[in-house]
Amino acid sequence: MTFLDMLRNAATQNNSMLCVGLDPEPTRFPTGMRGDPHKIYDFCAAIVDSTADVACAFKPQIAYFAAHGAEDQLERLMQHMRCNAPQVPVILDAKRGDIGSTAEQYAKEAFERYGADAVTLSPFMGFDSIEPYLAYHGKGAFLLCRTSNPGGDDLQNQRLASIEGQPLLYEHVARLAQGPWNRNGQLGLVVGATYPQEIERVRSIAPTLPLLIPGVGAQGGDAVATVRAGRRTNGPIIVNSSRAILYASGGDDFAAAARHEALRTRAVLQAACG
Ligand SMILES: O=C(O)c1cc(=O)[nH]c(=O)n1[C@@H]1O[C@H](COP(=O)(O)O)[C@@H](O)[C@H]1O
Repeated sequence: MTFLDMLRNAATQNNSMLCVGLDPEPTRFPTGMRGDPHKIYDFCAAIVDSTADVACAFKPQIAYFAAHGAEDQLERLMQHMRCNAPQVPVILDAKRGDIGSTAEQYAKEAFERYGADAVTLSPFMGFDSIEPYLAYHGKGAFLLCRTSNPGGDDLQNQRLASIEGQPLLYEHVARLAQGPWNRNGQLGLVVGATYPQEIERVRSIAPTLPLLIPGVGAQGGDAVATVRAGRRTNGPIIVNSSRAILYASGGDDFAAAARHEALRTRAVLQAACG
């Protein structure tokens, strides 16, 4: 099954636009696990089990594993998600971007080593840095377009005077992803919930691409404005929240609290559709 099929099925089955982000930070783990990087798998597996029927996707952020030399725990977590939440696609948040020969290795890492269904990529180095991921037919690739952080302005809002219509850089990325770069229909875009007006602009340029939208929860993005700006009948959105769900409680009830926060966020997103 392709990433898009999985996404559609999970969104329907779990009635959800919510992506649960897996950004495990041991210093924020509950008391019995706190500070112990060997507990990364246990912590994340408990979150997966408590939210598998609430999420339309999971998004592990690779840096939170690699920083602790915990890639083996990420491999185990990927297998755990395959077995315990097989209906929910996994977007590996790796934000890779390198020359083609190196990108081939990164693609192999994401799709063969970890078995991810989709990956996040930086488009900064151009199409040949994206192409190796598209060789994995059916897998998804989300290009950073208008990111949620304040510094996203620095480059993404620059005007490209040499291109007809003088688009902003993020608008040009959206146009490429909706058009010539999307050879096999695998591309999506990352746009931040902290900039709903830009989500709307991206949606007008890329009406059918799936949008991965982080920034609700800990970053304070407006969930309702996000849904209204981004969701279209043939243009799905995947709204990510990580810390607000993972660390909803610092106690032994962390998994139950995460579920509660995931249910609450899912409800807010659903209500915005009305
Ligand atoms: O690609 C991403 O996922 C991403 C893009 C972006 O523009 N902003 C952004 O916050 N992210 C990621 O989304 C997650 C947001 O986490 P919270 O702010 O805790 O919900 C982190 O894993 C970020 O690395």
